Amino acid sequence: MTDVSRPFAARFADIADRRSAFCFGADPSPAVLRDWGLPADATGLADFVSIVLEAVEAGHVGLLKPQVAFYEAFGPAGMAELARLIAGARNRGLLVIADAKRGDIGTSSAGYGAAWLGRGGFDADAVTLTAYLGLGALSPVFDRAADTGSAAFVVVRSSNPEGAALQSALSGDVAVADRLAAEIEAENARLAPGATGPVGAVIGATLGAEATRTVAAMPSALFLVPGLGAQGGTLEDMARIFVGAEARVIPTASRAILAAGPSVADLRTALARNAEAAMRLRPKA
Ligand SMILES: O=c1ccn([C@@H]2O[C@H](COP(=O)(O)O)[C@@H](O)[C@H]2O)c(=O)[nH]1
Repeated sequence: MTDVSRPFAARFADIADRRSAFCFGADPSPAVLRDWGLPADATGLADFVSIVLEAVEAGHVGLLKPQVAFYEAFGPAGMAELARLIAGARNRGLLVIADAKRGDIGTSSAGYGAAWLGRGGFDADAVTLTAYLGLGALSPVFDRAADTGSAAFVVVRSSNPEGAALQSALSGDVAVADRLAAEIEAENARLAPGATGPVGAVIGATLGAEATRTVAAMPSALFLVPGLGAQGGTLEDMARIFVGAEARVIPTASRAILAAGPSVADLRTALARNAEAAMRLRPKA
């Protein structure tokens, strides 16, 4: 079981050095369940979860990121399987990032913090958030993350093509994404002065030079990086975008790994390959 008495950034650095910074995206989409020969219902989802837990048992990867939508789609039974996956992965020493993309006014954000971080809810190590209601409205989740050795990753520049117009639009004289970056820095300075803080950023691996600028504006943040593999992003793209920030990068892929399933041996091979590639990007400890 992972030790939550230390900040998420320290726990991440440990696991990234001991295993890998690579984060396995456990996304049981209807297409994946079909390709794995599993029924598109809660029993198929339960088999998916068991296979994923067996695959990560080998200890190649340090983090797991279930996309909550694919579990929610099966209602209460799906959420029970998500809880089983989170507990099982944490028991095997992985850090779990619940990709839930929550975000609301402050009072409701506090509810999301309690639901996902610390003990008593789904008990993940980190959660993803969107900031359309303003970054300040998410501060109850950031406080909860700081108090529980957890993290919150705010979408700043997403990997999908639809995100760019909104995220690059001007807010005053800066892009919305760059305003978010400045506000994330301010939150980390408040919660963890001089350290890598509990507020991270989601930045896609599919982006161009604008992402490099946004990354450089967040020296206190960890970066969750989707968009590898199925969406076209490569490790070379990552090396370009995250220059100087390599030790704070969490590369993640879902379909590119899950395509190797349902064979546990083949999943482990795919995980080992990606874990090794992520190790090459990470500066030596
Ligand atoms: O900007 C973003 C933010 C989140 N995601 C999520 O990551 C995975 C990507 O799946 P792949 O199969 O590796 O493409 C998925 O859960 C998305 O919801 C993202 O892709 N981009």
